[in-house]
Amino acid sequence: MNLFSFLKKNQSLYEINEITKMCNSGINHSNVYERIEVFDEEVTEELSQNYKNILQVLGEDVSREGLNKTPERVAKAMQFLLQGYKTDPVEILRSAMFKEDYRQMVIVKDIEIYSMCEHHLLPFFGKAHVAYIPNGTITGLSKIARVVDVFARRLQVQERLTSQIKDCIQDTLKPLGVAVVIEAQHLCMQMRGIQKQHSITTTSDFTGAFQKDATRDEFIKLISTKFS
Ligand SMILES: Nc1nc2c(ncn2[C@@H]2O[C@H](COP(=O)(O)OP(=O)(O)OP(=O)(O)O)[C@@H](O)[C@H]2O)c(=O)[nH]1
Ligand SMILES: [Zn+2]
Repeated sequence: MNLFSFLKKNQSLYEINEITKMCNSGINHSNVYERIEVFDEEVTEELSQNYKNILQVLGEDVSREGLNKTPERVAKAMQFLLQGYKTDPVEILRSAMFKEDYRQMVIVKDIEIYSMCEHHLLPFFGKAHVAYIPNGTITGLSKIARVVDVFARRLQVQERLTSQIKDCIQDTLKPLGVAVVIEAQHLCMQMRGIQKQHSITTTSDFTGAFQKDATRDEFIKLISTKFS
């Protein structure tokens, strides 16, 4: 099987990772988790031209050594940072759903997030804590973190990011409840504008059982507990 025969336009990094795993299985296990970055040539070219113009308008000499490859680097960086549009998060969850009669809280906490503020195109970053109470079906733990990544790697506001993760898990797994808390620092509030260096924004969204005080309190207590 030739890996590169699969590398079609618009294929997400997630899909390419999966293909890489398939291609390498039984051939060379040391490369199974190799990450391959593939960028759309036309998009890269067009973005590069635009970033070149931006640098020129900002008064930079784009032909100087340090900058001559910068438009292309930024074009690729932006495609990486916004790759979340190309992956279906429902498909990710569905790829690892298992029948299991466990009806207690499952929490994946401290999932690091890097997202982009849709107002200033500056990063916001921090941690997501996600919990659900299965109703006969569980999902692979890594899939929860993958879903977080897919929504984070888009232009976002923190509130929408929080709710999209919650809705996706609720609608796909149909658990007894979902809880999502995100704590993040916004560079648009630190590097510019109001320039507050230490403010953290917390957003939360809950469904089902987590709307009851006792369940929500247990979740908050568990995500606040530090492992030593
Ligand atoms: N609710 C919310 N607001 C955000 C988020 N990220 C950035 N913002 C805010 O978006 C707002 C945009 O406000 P504007 O007044 O249009 O933009 P601005 O003139 O650059 O505002 P300042 O940042 O106050 O200088 C700012 O208050 C930002 O702090 C987010 O994830 N959620
Ligand atoms: Zn912003």
